[in-house]
Amino acid sequence: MTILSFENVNFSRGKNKILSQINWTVETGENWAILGLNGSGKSSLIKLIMAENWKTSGNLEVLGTRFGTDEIPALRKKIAIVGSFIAERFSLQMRAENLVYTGKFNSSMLYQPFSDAQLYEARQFMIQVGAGELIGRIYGTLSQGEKQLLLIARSLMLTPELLILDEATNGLDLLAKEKLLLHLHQISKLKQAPALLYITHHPDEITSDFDKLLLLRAGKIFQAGDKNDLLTEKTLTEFYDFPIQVEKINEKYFVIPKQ
Ligand SMILES: Nc1ncnc2c1ncn2[C@@H]1O[C@H](COP(=O)(O)OP(=O)(O)OP(=O)(O)O)[C@@H](O)[C@H]1O
Repeated sequence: MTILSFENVNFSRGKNKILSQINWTVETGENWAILGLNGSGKSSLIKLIMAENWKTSGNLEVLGTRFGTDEIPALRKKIAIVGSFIAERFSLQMRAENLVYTGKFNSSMLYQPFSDAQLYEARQFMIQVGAGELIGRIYGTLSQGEKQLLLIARSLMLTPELLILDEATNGLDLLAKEKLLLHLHQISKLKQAPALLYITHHPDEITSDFDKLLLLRAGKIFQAGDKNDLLTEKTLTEFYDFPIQVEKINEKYFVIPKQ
């Protein structure tokens, strides 16, 4: 099945052309990482997928839903996202496990009454991602890294078909970051594993679970394809328009700007 299909997609705001001529396909079984400098259009791309933004022209299909024809709320229920874009939507007064439980409905609030027993699953996921100590805590009092952990637990509540991680390791310490990457590895091995989209500024986080890479520059696809073909000094030097050194250590790529 095709997870994402972008055909000549453009997205503008006023006179500002934010994404131009995006042609990109994600098939089942592929996990993609996305690299791009600040302002290159990564979040805008994600918002198109989530139907938060509306393409200006072109054809976009997400999980079989063609935009403009099919039901958007049903589509959103199949997509989980971890990132600041969603983190800002929750009430700061919300209890940690209640926030995780909202993942079941993929909304930022709980509209229906629920019992304490129903929060059991939410608490289990918190424990699973190493956030057990946060049970009972109030969202607004948590550190940035703790908030990210809650969002990761939340994304597991609903079995998504597409899991988007938008700079998900922001604010996580060294060990918490490794733990998150390990979780992703476990998720990628599930029988009903969602397709993963991993947006990052740090190539060393693009683990062996990600075989594909999209390089986005100034709203355009610079290159898209097999990660191992693109994470080279030649391609990255052209991409960043700056001399780049690439070191591969234990299957991790370290990208270092040359002085
Ligand atoms: N609603 C909007 N109106 C006008 N310009 C916008 C709007 N949303 C985004 N932009 C512009 O589009 C460009 C791409 O923004 P976007 O947030 O998608 O980049 P990004 O790659 O996610 O950046 P970062 O790495 O800094 O998060 C930026 O120049 C931004 O200022």
